Amino acid sequence: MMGSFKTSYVLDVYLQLFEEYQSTTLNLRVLWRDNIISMDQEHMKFVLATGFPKFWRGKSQKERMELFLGEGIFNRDDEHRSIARPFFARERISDFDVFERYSARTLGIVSSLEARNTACDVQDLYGRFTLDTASEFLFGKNLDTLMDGIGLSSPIADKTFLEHLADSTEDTVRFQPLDHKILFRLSSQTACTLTYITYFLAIHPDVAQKLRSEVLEHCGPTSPPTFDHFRNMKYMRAVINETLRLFPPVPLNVRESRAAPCLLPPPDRTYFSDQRPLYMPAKTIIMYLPLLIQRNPALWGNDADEFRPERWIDQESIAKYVANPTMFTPFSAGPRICIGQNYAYNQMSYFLVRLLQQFDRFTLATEFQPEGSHPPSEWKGRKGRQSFEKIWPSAALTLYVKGGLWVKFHKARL
Ligand code: HEM
Repeated sequence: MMGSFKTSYVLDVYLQLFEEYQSTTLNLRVLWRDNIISMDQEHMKFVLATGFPKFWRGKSQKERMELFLGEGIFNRDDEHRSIARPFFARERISDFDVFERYSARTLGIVSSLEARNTACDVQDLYGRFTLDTASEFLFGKNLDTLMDGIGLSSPIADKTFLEHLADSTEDTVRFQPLDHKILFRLSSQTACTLTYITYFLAIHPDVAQKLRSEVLEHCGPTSPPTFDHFRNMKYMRAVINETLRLFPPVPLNVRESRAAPCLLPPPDRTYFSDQRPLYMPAKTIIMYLPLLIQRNPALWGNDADEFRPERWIDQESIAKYVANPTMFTPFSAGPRICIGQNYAYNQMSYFLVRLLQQFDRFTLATEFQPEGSHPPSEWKGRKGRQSFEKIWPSAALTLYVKGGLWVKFHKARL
């Protein structure tokens, strides 16, 4: 399994197992320990929402993540949200000055690369954009990662973004008592989504055109967008949601049952197999997989693997989602649902408006992709998105593109 993970399409190893056993929840029993994996929407809903008190992040997960996430909000089970919540009040997240400043810097870098006809690794660039914005928003201090220009136009960066982050965060810890690790989540997931949106705009120029028309219709060619603009920009929201559906930045997650065993409800109807509830042992890890749930044809239809923003506009498909909201959980669900959701939508929409006011075409520059990061040729003959994916999506804590996403931007001629 470990070997196949290295060469397979993201989470495909698990999908193969679910298909082989025709079951959406399985016990892998790795090394003599119960180890449950699930792509079952009903089971995930139970773990996160309806059966919430029966689960927690758990000891083993906490130990594993302690070095990286520390004692912060992402790694705690107690009620810690109240400290962070005021930071995401509506007035704060609708103050777009910060977004404007860093969008302008980011697009300045893009423009200078475009003038030289050079490609840009947008995964790296957006990581800096979201990190600088977030550090100013939360701590009032900019980490200035956009200014040093590391690794932007060269595939051989002298220092990676994460190394830089590691250098900078020690300082951040000192100057504010608020959970500084929030920065990682806040920036990396928004950056991940913007990266995949740019990927889709590049491979679906018709979507880029349609989105740009909406931007120009509502905001004109130069004016900064407002909160009211976003409310009316239905296609913008559809493009963001469709990207979050196919590439949720948190593609898998883990919970642990508490001291008592419990029953998982009957499985969803993906395989129409056994409809009995399942026994969930005590103190056992369950890994759930939003990426597979959000691409499950039994929930989303036969075009589940296709990027089709219209599914967020068609009344019929919306009705399906409204009746069953946990089929789409990029921000999780239940009491520990993401508190930065609206901030993220605002930041992404803001940036995309500013981007599309200036640029109208995006092309993948796969020749810049480092060796070993092109999608393997054997994916071509397989089922699902891997047969046509142009990049190599990979999952660590969050989803990313192996080797970065190399793109050339093309200025719109007004
Ligand atoms: C597209 C962007 C984002 C996505 C997809 C996302 C997704 C998620 C997910 C899946 C969780 C649940 C994690 C778990 O329970 O283990 C979460 C939690 C959280 N998110 Fe986000 N997030 C995004 C952006 C943000 C931003 C911008 C912020 C802050 C401004 C933020 C702050 C938080 C916090 C504080 C939690 C922890 C809530 C708790 O455990 O009670 N997120 N997010």
